[in-house]
Amino acid sequence: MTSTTQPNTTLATAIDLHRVSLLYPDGQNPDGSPRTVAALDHVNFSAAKGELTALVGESGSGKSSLLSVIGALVQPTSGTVLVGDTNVEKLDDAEQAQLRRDTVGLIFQQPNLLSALGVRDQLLVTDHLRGLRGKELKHRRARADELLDVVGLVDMADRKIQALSGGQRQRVNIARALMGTPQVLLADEPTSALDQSRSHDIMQLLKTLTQEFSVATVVVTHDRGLVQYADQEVTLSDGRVVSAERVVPQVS
Ligand SMILES: Nc1ncnc2c1ncn2[C@@H]1O[C@H](COP(=O)(O)OP(=O)(O)OP(=O)(O)O)[C@@H](O)[C@H]1O
Repeated sequence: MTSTTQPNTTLATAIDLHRVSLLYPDGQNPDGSPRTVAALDHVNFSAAKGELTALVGESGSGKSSLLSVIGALVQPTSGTVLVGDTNVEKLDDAEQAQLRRDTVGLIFQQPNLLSALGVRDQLLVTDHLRGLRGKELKHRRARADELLDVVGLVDMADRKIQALSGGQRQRVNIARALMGTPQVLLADEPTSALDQSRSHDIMQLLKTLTQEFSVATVVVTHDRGLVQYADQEVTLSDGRVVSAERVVPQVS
């Protein structure tokens, strides 16, 4: 069964994919013709601002590929991809890079932080990459501290990264992804390096930030116990969306 996701229609859609396919070369057929593997096969997917989507599925089902397409890291072979108000396929390389910097926040499995920098500077370095310098950059200190406060780390702003736990590093990673005021937050297994309790803390934080900053957040997870933090659950299998369901909030 192929189904489209149904985000809460009272909220603005921030991600909308229509019949997106992504083919990779996969050697040759016996007759010598090129063979391809469909990482994504006519995927329809949408996500609303202020909502968290859990993306689940077996290994190799296409979860990372879907994040890569939404984040304009990879161009789909066919189909349309809208991120914010932007039709990604119409962008040239420079415009795609700008979309990645300004519209999308990326959170990886292992926080890829720069060990030589302190916590606040991890956030400010993203502004440096956006081209901000001097006074402009100084003004952004307040934004960095505001975000560090939101993720509970403002007291550690001057610490070196080595002095932080895995969970704290992931919080820095999340704060950094929000520096550019993104419309979309993409997280590929953000809790895989954390224990159960810290994984739940990080998911709760992502849920809170999703609402507070009104971003459309998509989180890839293998952990079924973390789906409870999502508004919708989308399951991939062999590059296809096989189910897309609203998540019923748990009564506590
Ligand atoms: N760069 C690539 N070149 C060729 N094939 C690829 C490439 N990236 C992914 N694939 C293939 O596309 C399919 C989907 O891969 P993808 O990494 O998106 O799955 P996944 O669900 O994220 O898996 P996992 O949970 O193991 O990370 C797989 O069959 C994979 O082998």
